[in-house]
Amino acid sequence: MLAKVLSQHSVYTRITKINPILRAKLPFVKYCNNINNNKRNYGTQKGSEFDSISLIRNIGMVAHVDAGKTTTTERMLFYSGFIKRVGEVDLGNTVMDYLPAERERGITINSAAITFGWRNHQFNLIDTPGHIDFTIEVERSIRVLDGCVTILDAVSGVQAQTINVWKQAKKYNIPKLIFINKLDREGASIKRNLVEIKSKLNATPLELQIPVFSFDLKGKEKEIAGFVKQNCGVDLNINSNISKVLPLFLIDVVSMEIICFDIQKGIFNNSFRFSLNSTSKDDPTSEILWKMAIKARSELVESLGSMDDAFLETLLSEEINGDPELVPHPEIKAAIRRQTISCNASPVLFGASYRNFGIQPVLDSIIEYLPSPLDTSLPIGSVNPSSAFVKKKNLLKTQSRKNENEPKNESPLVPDGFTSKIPLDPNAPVVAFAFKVVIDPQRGTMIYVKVYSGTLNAKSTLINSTNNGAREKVNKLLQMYADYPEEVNSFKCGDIGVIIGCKNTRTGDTLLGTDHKSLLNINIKPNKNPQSSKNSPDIFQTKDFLGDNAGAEFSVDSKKHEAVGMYLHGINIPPPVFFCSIEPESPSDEKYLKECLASMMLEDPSLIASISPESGQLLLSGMGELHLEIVTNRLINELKAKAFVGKMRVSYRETIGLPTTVNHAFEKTIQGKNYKFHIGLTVEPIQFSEDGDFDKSDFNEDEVYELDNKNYLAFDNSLDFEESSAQIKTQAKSRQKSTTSDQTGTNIDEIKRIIHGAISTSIYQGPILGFSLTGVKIKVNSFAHFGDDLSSPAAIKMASKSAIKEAFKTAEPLLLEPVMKVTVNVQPEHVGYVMSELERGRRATILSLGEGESDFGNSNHDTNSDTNQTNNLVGTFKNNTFGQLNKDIISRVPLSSMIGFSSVLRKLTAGSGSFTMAVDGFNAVDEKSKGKIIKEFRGY
Ligand SMILES: Nc1nc2c(ncn2[C@@H]2O[C@H](COP(=O)(O)OP(=O)(O)OP(=O)(O)O)[C@@H](O)[C@H]2O)c(=O)[nH]1
Repeated sequence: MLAKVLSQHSVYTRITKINPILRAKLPFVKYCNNINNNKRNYGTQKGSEFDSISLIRNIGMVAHVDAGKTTTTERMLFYSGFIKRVGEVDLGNTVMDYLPAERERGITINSAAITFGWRNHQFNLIDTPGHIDFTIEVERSIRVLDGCVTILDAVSGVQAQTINVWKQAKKYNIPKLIFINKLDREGASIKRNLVEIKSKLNATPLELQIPVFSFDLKGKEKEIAGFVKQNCGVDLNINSNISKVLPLFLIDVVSMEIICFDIQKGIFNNSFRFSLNSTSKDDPTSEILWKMAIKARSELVESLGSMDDAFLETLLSEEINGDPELVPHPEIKAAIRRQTISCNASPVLFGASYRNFGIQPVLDSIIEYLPSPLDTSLPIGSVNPSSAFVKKKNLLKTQSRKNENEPKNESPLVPDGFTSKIPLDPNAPVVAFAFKVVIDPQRGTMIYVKVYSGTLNAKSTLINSTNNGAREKVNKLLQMYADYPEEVNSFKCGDIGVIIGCKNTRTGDTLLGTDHKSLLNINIKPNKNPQSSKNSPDIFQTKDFLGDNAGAEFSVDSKKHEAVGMYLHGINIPPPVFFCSIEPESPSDEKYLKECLASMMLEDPSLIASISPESGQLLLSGMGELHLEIVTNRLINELKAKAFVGKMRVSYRETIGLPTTVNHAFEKTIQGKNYKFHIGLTVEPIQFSEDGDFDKSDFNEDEVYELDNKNYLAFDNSLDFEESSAQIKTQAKSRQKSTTSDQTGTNIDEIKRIIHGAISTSIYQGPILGFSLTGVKIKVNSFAHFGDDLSSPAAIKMASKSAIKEAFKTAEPLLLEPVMKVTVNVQPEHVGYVMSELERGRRATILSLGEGESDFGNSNHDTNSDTNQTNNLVGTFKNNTFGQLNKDIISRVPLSSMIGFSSVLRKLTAGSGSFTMAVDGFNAVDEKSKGKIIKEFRGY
């Protein structure tokens, strides 16, 4: 049923195989072949494999909502020759925003990947959403990118979500270009943007261009227009309305060229360059431009000299002697590239995508300054301490130590896993990372991967090292052009593409070639960050929700990571903050609803469906109101699931206030057999510092596992399970026959595994209202067996759950509410109303009132301040916008108070205000509010 509905719906009506007739009809396919031909021409000769990798650019478009990411991408596709006509976000016909919900709302929801060519380079570009509710899309894209283009709206400057995505990129050391877009809008301010790049992003901007406005030309506009026309044939049309707000052209201060854009004609390649240097001597009108360019070049050169030693040496050489005019531009470019790739600085470019202005230099700069996969550091793989390989190594080491009569109480030999360096080599074993899953009705499950090492071939077999070593058959490989796939034979290291055929892979999994063992012999070394290598699987809820009918795709095994070798770290998924109940219209609709939800969860790991332990209701949790609104709309309108959607509610958390130890006695008769255990447990709250860290020294003695939501599970080192050995060993052996799990598993490991599994699910059901727990350390102190039988994992699981329940009950459970950092952007005259609404009506604590720049008398850039006084345009700016710059009100507000804020803000600001919010932590709810919340949820 699900497949049928999916296939009927236009979103999912993907073209199964692009046939030649269809190809001709698609707006872009004419150019697809060229790219692939380009790609395949490189690397066919021996020794040139690395040359072809150096021609790849894996880049992302990231920014605050509406900065112009999709509009810019659309132009990039057009100028690269990939599409024949430019689509517009506002008309709902762009290549990248292909989902109906995206086209309807004019926003990006899904991060779409596309491959196209520019100057013989292969661009794998991902256009990411700017809305914070879809932050997981940014997170998983950034994870596989080598560089990104951060887009700023020239009027709004550095906005809240831009700061968030910048931080995300910084976390993974991703070099960043900055494109200041929308220079055609009144109120655009280059100065303000540059100030904010430094102050809000803490970055060093390198201005590579000067946008030259009509008012910069000291009344010589006509002469300069003639001069441009004579040199490159472009008519600047200085009398048109648009040239009053849009820059006339750009000066490239690196190459000292003028770059013009024929925005009137909108022709295939509308950019024209000519050298300022060659014309400046003959033409007196170009003197102004020359001066502007040299001033900016001096600043650029000075800035580079201060951070790049090699460049400083060139600059101070005898021939150049510090003169910015004399520095050859390849030297400047090389220094910019070095500093960009090492994330010390970010080149800044200017334009107005909507006006087709400034796009080609962005494409050129991606090639010039952003890294190829060869220039980026590869992720470090973690090696599982329980993998057979490491165990063997461990054993050898133990034997050798025993021979040397070393003390018995030695520290564990491989306590924390190992790390292994991944080679960027097309001939090495395959290491690929699954960063996205899409369920396609015709192709099945599409796994988007980045290949870090080796060459991934169609029809090969892979091992999913994150998911218990499951073997995956690669049926097909697809290169994606947004919604359109094209089949290819292989992906080389550095490539991004889609695998068809995987059955047990989800977002965040690592796929290895079958020859992966040799990876463990290279550069293997102890992991410096022990806790992080023990990430517990994050999918228990899926299993819980689907029950035992989950099927292979949802099988949960706490032995995850224990089977084979090396894995890359998964993707961080922020905790959900909103949820709503969803009920099938009738019992017969339940199965289909659950199927739909299961597919949607596979595609979107930030969506969680669970069953309320209190009410038995089906709950849907997500990243925000918009996220859940889009999910439920899709569920009902596109997938035709018949369901009632309940009220949007805040997703609380639970924790404990008091360290508590219990010795829990469990006794139960199951199918005639008596099971009797005593489980000793300590639960204690973990104190986190402001940056989310905590003192890990406590954990040193124990075997520790990181669970979800900042909870930890520890097994006491002296834990003794001898009593259980024989029966559990049998149990463990029989399991090994049917799985590919660790062959050297012991009875102790087996019991720990069962307890681990039980506790991992228990943390999702807090004692107050059944919300997930956070900040709790659970330590298993003892485990004793008295009954007839110890062979039932189900009984051990029940006993563990019952023990944890008892411990939580007495440990002063607390209810935590999410507190958001809210940035409201409003016009100055609305500040008072909005602050009062926040403080009085919504329990907000105001943190700051961001002062917009009030004095922009220096126009859009400060190189030519005296021109402004005589210019009409500046006057227009002053009247309309300079006194009107928006203010940012930054506050902390409990999320429950933010429900419905958007409509109130709309009323208070006549539709001009906007806001963003992100989780800033959780605060304990006082007793009075706790009572209210409990009543609201339980209804009594
Ligand atoms: N005036 C002007 N408007 C622009 C320019 N670039 C984009 N826009 C408009 O800005 C709006 C948002 O553009 P998008 O390209 O969807 O922005 P986005 O960053 O992709 O948005 P999300 O993906 O939803 O975060 C659209 O109405 C565009 O037409 C520009 O250079 N000038």
